[in-house]
Amino acid sequence: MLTEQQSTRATPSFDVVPGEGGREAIKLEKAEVVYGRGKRTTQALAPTQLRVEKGEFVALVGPSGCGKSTILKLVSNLLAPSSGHVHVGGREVGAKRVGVGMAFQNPTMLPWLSVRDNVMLPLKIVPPFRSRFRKARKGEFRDRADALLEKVGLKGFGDKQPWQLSGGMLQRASLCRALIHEPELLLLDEPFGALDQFTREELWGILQNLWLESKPTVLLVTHDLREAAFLGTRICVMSPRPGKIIDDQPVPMARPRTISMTYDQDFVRLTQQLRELITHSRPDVA
Ligand SMILES: Nc1ncnc2c1ncn2[C@@H]1O[C@H](COP(=O)(O)OP(=O)(O)OP(=O)(O)O)[C@@H](O)[C@H]1O
Repeated sequence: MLTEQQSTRATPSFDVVPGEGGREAIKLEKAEVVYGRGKRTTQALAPTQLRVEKGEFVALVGPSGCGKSTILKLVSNLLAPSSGHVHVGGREVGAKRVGVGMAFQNPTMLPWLSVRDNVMLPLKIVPPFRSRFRKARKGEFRDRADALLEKVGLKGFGDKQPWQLSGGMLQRASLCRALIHEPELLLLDEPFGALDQFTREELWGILQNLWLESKPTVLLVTHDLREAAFLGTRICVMSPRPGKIIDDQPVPMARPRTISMTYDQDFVRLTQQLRELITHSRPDVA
């Protein structure tokens, strides 16, 4: 749902043109991850290089088990690299306060809270919102939550309980929860993986709009190559485990992108090329 590397966002900078000398948001420097100890070890990530500028939307794709989620764990400081370095916001991860929002395939909500209170949860936890929350600023935060819920098509659903919402509606609420504290960094791990195609495509559009509004830095893990190309400013392709980034390319399509654009020749060519890269990097496929 949310992690906070020490506390609040530093002064955000959303005015950076991706890839044009903006300030660094994420850097992996020969970051390697080996799970387990002794003889029972799994090298999940080979020494990996990655640099993401502030305001970029990077989609991470690759075969199952190649270490995509492991990269998100490194960046969110849930996991330390076995060797190498991970920098977030220009400093070693954890050394600087960076606001982070997260959403996963399973949008877990606290069942005893209303949808609105679930969305507002980060504001209760994350400084500086936490102290303002206590100082009777709840009304202001309620308005903020309701405005976000409206943007994702959930106007009027704030008072419902999570069990009264469909899977797609819960994922919309989960996006609101990830963004309510205006994080600098948004980490998304297959957020639409469990949804039907129509709902998924609708949510791509919603996420694109939310990103265009404030341009947080986004790292999206997905198996869906159309999703990667629709949303990403850049796509990084990983090799099979132990994974590392074997291809890194910008997505040149204009914004706002539409679903019909995903059937254009250039777009189809891009997704086919990604598919081939992933397929041919698999040792078990000829
Ligand atoms: N806590 C852990 N202990 C041991 N091995 C782990 C642990 N977490 C992940 N792994 C292994 O590390 C490898 C990479 O896992 P990771 O979840 O990062 O892959 P992924 O690319 O996100 O996979 P998928 O696309 O299937 O979700 C996998 O082989 C996985 O089994």
